[in-house]
Amino acid sequence: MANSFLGLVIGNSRLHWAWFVDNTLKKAWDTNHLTPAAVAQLIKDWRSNVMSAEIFPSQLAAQGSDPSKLLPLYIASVVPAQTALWQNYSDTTILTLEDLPLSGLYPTLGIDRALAVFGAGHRYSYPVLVIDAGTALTFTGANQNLQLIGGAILPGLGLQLQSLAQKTGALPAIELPAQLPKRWSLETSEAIASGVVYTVLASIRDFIEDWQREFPNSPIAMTGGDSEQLVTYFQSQFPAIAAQIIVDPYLIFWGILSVVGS
Ligand SMILES: Nc1ncnc2c1ncn2[C@@H]1O[C@H](COP(=O)(O)OP(=O)(O)O)[C@@H](O)[C@H]1O
Ligand SMILES: CC(C)(COP(=O)(O)O)[C@@H](O)C(=O)NCCC(=O)O
Ligand SMILES: [K+]
Repeated sequence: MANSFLGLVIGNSRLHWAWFVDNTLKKAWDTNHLTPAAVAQLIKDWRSNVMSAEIFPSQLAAQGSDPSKLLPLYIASVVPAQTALWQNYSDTTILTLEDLPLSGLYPTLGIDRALAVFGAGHRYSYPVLVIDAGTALTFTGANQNLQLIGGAILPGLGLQLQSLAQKTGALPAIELPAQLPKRWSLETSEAIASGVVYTVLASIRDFIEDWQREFPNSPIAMTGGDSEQLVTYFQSQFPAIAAQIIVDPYLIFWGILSVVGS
């Protein structure tokens, strides 16, 4: 059993880090993706027992790692080009679908989805539905036999907004509004917000209702960078659904802990 280790989840927008000590999650934080040069420097520093304060929280940077051994690093990545940068770090383990005790997985399933559904089932209960509102918005469900039932993938909220701005001549890039926008808008920015937000809320509700027809008592867990914002919208639009959603930013880390910890 590794008594202290790092988890690194490489998503399509950013890196999600966690520091585990004695089978608990001590700290979690996010950074941007790193350049090849930055990763090489990080590994070099790490070997001389220096943990860059730019990447690591002060607690960990100040402590450094045990000089006698490097902190093991467990990586779960859905971005192969970023994974490749870490291959020079000797104490790296890349987590794969084979590390998970789930059945019914298909070979190209994202490891982030598999770990999140495993983490959620382990922490809450099976059957379980996970909604990950990240770069992509994904639904991933597993039954009481730890069998993958399946799921769905669509562009995440940020990606929907970006693609409209990038692929049209007249639509501006907008941020998600803090509160539910007006549905019938007389203004472009708000019309975009309305279209994206109300459509995503209706879709999520539909997926949840469909899941609950088969698995009525299943917990519904939501994670990912847009999860809190989405639940805020749900509270205004569909409060009964909002009340059933568990927001947990750490689902993937619970998955890593169940796989790696003892
Ligand atoms: N500081 C941030 N940097 C980037 N995205 C953020 C940030 N805070 C919230 N987000 C939202 O999180 C979404 C990305 O979710 P995240 O779970 O970080 O992605 P991934 O795991 O795919 O890298 C974006 O669509 C964006 O709207
Ligand atoms: C669907 C995803 C792009 C989600 O990535 P994320 O938004 O978390 O960065 C990722 O899980 C992935 O590349 N999956 C492979 C295809 C699949 O899960 O079927
Ligand atoms: K994600």
